[in-house]
Amino acid sequence: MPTNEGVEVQQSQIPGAGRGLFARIAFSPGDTVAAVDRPLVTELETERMLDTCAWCCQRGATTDIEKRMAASMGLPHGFTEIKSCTGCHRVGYCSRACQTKAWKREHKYECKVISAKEVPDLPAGVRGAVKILGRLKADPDNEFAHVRSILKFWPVGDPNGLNQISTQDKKRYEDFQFLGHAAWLYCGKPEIDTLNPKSISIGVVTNTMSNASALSSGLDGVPLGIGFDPLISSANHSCDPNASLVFNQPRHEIRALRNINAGEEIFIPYVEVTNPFSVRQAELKENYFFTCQCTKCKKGANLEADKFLERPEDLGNEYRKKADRRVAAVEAEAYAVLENELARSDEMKETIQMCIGSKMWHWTRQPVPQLCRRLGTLYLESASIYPAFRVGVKLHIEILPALYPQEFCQDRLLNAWAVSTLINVLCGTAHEEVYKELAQGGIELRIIYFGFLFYLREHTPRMFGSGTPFRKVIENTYEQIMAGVSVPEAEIKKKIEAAWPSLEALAHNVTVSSL
Ligand SMILES: C[S@@+](CC[C@H](N)C(=O)[O-])C[C@H]1O[C@@H](n2cnc3c(N)ncnc32)[C@H](O)[C@@H]1O
Repeated sequence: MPTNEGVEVQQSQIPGAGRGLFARIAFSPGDTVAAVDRPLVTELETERMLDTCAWCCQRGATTDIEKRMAASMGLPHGFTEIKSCTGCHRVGYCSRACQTKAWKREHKYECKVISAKEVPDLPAGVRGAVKILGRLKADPDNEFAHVRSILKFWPVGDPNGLNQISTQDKKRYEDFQFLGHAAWLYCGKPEIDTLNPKSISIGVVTNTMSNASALSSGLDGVPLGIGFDPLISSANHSCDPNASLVFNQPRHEIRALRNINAGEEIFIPYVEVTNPFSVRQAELKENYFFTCQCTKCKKGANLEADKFLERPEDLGNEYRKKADRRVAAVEAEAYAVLENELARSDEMKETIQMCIGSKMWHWTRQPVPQLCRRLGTLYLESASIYPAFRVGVKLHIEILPALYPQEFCQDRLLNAWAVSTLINVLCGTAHEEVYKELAQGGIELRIIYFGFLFYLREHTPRMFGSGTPFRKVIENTYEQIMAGVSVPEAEIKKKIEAAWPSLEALAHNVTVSSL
């Protein structure tokens, strides 16, 4: 059980931002600042309810093909079996131990409610509220403290918060009211001494749904659900964060990204912070209903993330207005494609070509990096392994180091892991041609694979810690691979050093036309 003595909740240093999380002691990069074994509210997305453990959030493969594919890549869901609850058949667990813990703490309050055929799949916030109300009814004296800690959060905790939501987004405001009401009805309109369960239900739904963090698996980035915990969620957002939120299925950890002094406020990113000013502000407003007042946003649209290769502001007045409009149009179109879940790889590619081809974007200006990441995933989904590998290498060598200075940043590790699994596939007999062609250019993929594996082994502990699902997969892979290798590690490292410049050359040669 983590003690969390190194942090405390105090008034934030950002005016109007309410409370924030503060360091009581100094932290170094990679240190765990605060952690909870499992957030107070952890809810799976509806699509994940039958293939993911409702307690520890480990995902299992549902089809044999997916199982075999995941197992061949060493991914845990290739080995995880999810068995559904025999009471409701709506949620599942990976083990008896998880099922027992879930039942004791919360599932006993929702099992009957969700088992009824006429009850549709309820949204995550509603399921969370059903369990909270069940717990509250069973043990009001102890559980009210939990409820109070949820209701303290903005927007419900702030006297003007709800007005602000209803003015900004009436539809979302009404949805929260409706869903909170629904949770209360599904629970059978519980009555609890001196408390008002209906308004508690609305408050819980509103606050969890507007403050929760999105949970995804570190190993394959699959969205799993939402998490909300009063301690972890006390950390405010900054577009220049000094810490990062890590989800170690199901543990939540805040880890330092740089040195943090005692007394300093801890800030984590709620959204992608490498986006330009206007995109960050719009995302925070839309999803979290606030105007970001962090130190980076206070400087306005004047930082690296907002700059173009050829700056419209350098043009003469006569051209500037036109250029500004065109840049805005290209940017809007690029983000629209990025956000379109149905976009295909050719659209993704064309959009990157449009940005870079305009000569105003560089590879490290958003949304190009995010488009590259999506393009890599789309290539992988269509089994275009070599193109996915090339994009992954471009990201690893050129793009991500420019965006995230620390080697141990989640995005860099996740991409390195994805590339290493692609190399593994490329080393198989089905890709002999590619293997040979690359070897002729000095890129011996088996050696490069070790480069990625050693990189991951060296840097994961500072972001994911040891003994975590991500770390375990890397350690297991390392042990299996090294068991079959007779060459000393130091010698492999020398070979990696010799092969790396060719990989860097490949990254630089990935141009828009060769994507
Ligand atoms: C998850 S809560 C954090 C805890 C919150 N400060 C509280 O007192 O309950 C998120 C809310 O904190 C405030 N907040 C967080 N980061 C902020 C920032 N960078 N600028 C302004 N307000 C911020 C917003 O009101 C936001 O809705």
